[in-house]
Amino acid sequence: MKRILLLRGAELIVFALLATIPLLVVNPYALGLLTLLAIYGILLIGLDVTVGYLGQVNLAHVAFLGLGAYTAGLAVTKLGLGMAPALLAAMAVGLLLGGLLALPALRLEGPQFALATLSFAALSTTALNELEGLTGGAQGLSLTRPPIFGHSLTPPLFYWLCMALLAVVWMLMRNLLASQWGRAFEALRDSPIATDAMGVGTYRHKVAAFALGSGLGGLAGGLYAFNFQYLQPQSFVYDLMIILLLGVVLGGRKSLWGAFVGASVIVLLPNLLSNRLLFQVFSGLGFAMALAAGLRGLVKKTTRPFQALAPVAAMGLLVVGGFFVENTEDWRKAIFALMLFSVVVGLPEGLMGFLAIFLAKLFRVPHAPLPEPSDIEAILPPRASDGAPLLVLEDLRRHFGGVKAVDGLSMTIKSGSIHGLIGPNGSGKSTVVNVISGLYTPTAGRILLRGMVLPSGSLFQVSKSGVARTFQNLQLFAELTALENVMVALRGVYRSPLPLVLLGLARREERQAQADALCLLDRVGLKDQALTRAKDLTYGAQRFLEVARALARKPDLLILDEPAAGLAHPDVVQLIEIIKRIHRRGISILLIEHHMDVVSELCDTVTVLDGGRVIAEGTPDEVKRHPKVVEAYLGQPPQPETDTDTAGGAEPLPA
Ligand SMILES: Nc1ncnc2c1ncn2[C@@H]1O[C@H](COP(=O)(O)OP(=O)(O)OP(=O)(O)O)[C@@H](O)[C@H]1O
Repeated sequence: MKRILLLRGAELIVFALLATIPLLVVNPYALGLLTLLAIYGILLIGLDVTVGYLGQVNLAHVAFLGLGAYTAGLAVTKLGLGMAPALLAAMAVGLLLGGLLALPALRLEGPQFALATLSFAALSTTALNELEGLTGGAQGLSLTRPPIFGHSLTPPLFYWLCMALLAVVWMLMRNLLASQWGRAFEALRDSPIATDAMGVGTYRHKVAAFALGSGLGGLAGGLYAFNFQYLQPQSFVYDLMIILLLGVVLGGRKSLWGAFVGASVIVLLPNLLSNRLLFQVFSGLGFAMALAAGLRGLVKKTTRPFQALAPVAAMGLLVVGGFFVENTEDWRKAIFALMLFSVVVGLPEGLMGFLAIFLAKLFRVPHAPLPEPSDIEAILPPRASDGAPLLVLEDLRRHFGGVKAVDGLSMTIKSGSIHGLIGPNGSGKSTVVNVISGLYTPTAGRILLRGMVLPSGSLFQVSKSGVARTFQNLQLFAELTALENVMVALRGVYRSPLPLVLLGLARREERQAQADALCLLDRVGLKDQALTRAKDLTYGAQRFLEVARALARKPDLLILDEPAAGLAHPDVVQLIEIIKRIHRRGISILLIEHHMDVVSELCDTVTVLDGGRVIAEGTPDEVKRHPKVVEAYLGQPPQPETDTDTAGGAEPLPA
């Protein structure tokens, strides 16, 4: 509570101070800078959605600023619209074009995505230049700020309008990003596969995030047009894009305050470059900061030498350059590049990320208290297990070119059972799991869940049908806390429509989600680490967290893909206890496992695969003695005197 009050208090004070500025400051230049701060604030909050939350290098944002600016400009000059509809049109164009660009572009990853957005930015500048009849091309487009309710907007009034819009965007985005939407954006940055497997539509959320960010870019563009009242296509090119990226990264990603700080830096940059003394002071300060942070990191052994020294070298270059370069403005691109490099390497959390940690320590700000965990009876009411067929695989095949990873597999998992799936390395177990869970499309065959054909080739659809899974190679949402990892996957809790979420009226269901997630964390022994980021948990705890997250889907069938892989003995013992607990709730489990002691202790039935086919099925004791199983594991037919423990085969059949 204290933390929230502090944050809300800080926001209130800053916006109240900003609102009083026109009453105190009469200098039009300073007011102009502050107006730009509000506009860039909105712009960077939008950019942060894709760069910070989605983790994508988005180079198209500058284009949305330009398109929004021209939309508003043309709406006023050609259509005679007022300011409010012109701003709405600018935002709508950003939303629409952002959504359209996202549809193909977000199927791409990493550099391909960056190139797609770069192409879009180049295309829109060319279009603005070449559509001379409409935009005035390189000659530019002049406009006058239309009045609102008959009042012409003086600079202070326009400033207040921009600040008011920044405050509204701030509040709405704060609510949205703290909700399931924000968690979903972050989850799909860390693991798109797991996001889909947890029933959160990856594609839908990516498109929504991109459209939303672009819509804010469009709105900022509209304000930009009314601020400068003159537009030229060359204002919206790569130079500005680099500065915007610098603003987001320097301010701090995934932070509204970061966007605000970044916007302040962007606004001050021209002054910084045109005033040599200011530049020298600023680069000197940057150098001192980089040196102090680097030395501290090296002494405390929290940073690698390159991470500590590279920013010092880059900032040192800026300091030296400040003395020798004739005109710093001629060197602006190089200066931005050096600054961006220093921040990316030396201060990956940005100024606000760094400050937030520092302030939290200084003021000992406690985290908002968590609710009491929900009752497990309410989240996972015990289910009757009637032993009827739950999941049926019929002649399932999955071929990769000539490799028949799964080759005519038929098996039945009964409701309420723990069904083991074992086999030597490369026998097709993971492929079976990936086909059932929708990661792979089967080459042939059918999968039935409770008699209904299970959707194929879609992790998202399969998850919605009641099948949840963990991953052999962990797929956690590394940057999210343990609690948030489970909250992302929770089924049946988030019902509020988007407008309520934006207005902050969905807090009750957030608390409910926290309570439910805590209960599930408690089931796997992680309640006390609820607020630890997944990447900071021990390996064993990470494996248990994946189980809790899959449980949050409240599945009919839980697929555990080698959950004991890499675990120490005490963790294996704990894992067995966790699986038994889950089973007692009546949840059916498909367990893929190499540890035969785990399989023996837990499974009712075991299917053994080799070469993508079933070679044996029965109780753990039966399959262990089965000649074909012994042969598959040992690589030779069983000899009466042979000890089936470890002797030179493909893989031991563990005790
Ligand atoms: N994406 C893929 N492309 C090509 N071949 C694949 C692919 N995935 C699996 N295979 C091949 O299919 C066969 C079965 O692999 P799979 O990973 O399913 O076996 P596994 O029983 O899970 O093995 P392990 O116990 O080592 O995880 C192997 O020959 C493997 O090389």
